Amino acid sequence: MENLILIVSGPSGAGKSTLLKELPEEEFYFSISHTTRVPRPGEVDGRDYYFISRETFLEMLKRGDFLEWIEVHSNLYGTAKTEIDKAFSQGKHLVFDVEVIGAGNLKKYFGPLVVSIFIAPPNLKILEDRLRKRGAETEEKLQERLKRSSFELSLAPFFDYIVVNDDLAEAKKRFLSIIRAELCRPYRVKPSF
Ligand SMILES: Nc1nc2c(ncn2[C@@H]2O[C@H](COP(=O)(O)OP(=O)(O)O)[C@@H](O)[C@H]2O)c(=O)[nH]1
Ligand SMILES: Nc1ncnc2c1ncn2[C@@H]1O[C@H](COP(=O)(O)OP(=O)(O)O)[C@@H](O)[C@H]1O
Repeated sequence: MENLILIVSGPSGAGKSTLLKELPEEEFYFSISHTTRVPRPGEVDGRDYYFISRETFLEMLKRGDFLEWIEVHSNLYGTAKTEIDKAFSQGKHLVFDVEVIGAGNLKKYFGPLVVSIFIAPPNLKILEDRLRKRGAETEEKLQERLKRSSFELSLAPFFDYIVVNDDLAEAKKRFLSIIRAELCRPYRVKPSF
C-alpha cells in the first residue's frame, strides 16, 4: 500500500494547525520542521518544531541536512531529511505544514502521488481578525504575515484542493473528506478482497 504524502499550505492564520489536529497521530506522522522562530506560549520543542539558533540552522544547511528550507517572516524554516525516514519507518502517512514555496519543492521531490491542500481564509479581513485574536505576534510580526498572505493566496490554484476555512465545523468536514477520498485511491487500498 502506498502511504499518503500530504502537503498542507496556506497563509499564516488560515487554520492549517487547527485542521491538522483532526488527523489521528496513530496513522499520520507530522513532519517536525526546524526553525529559528521563538516558541509561542504552549509550543513544545520537538513536538511543534525543533527550535534552534540561526547558527545551528546554518550549520545544518551547510551539511546538507535539509530537504527544503526557506526564510519567511524573518525566520528560517526547514524540513530535515530525517523526517521522511521517521514517517516511513513507523508505517504512517506523512504530513507537511509548509508555506507555498516549500509546498512546490516538496511536490517536485515526491512526485505526482503527493496530495496538496491549500487552506484559505474566507477573506483578508477575517484572516487579520484571526491572527489578532490568536495573539501570538507583535504588531510588526503580524503585519509581516499579512503582507505575505496575498502572495500565498495567489498560488492557491496550483494545489490539488482548496479548503476555504469559513465555518470551522464545515471546513473540518471538507478537509477530512478529501483525505478519506484520497485514501480510497486503488493504489492506496490494501487488497484484502
Ligand atoms: N518551506 C517551509 N515552510 C515551513 C516549514 N515549517 C513551517 N513552515 C511554514 O512557515 C510559515 C510560518 O509558520 P509559523 O511561524 O509556525 O506560523 P503560523 O503559520 O502563523 O502558525 C507557515 O506557512 C508554515 O507552514 C518548513 O520546514 N519549510
Ligand atoms: N474557522 C475558524 N473560525 C474561527 N477561528 C478559526 C477558524 N479556524 C481557525 N481559527 C483560529 O484562527 C487562528 C489561526 O489558526 P491556526 O490554525 O493557528 O492557523 P495557521 O496554522 O494556518 O497559522 C487560531 O487562533 C485558530 O483558533
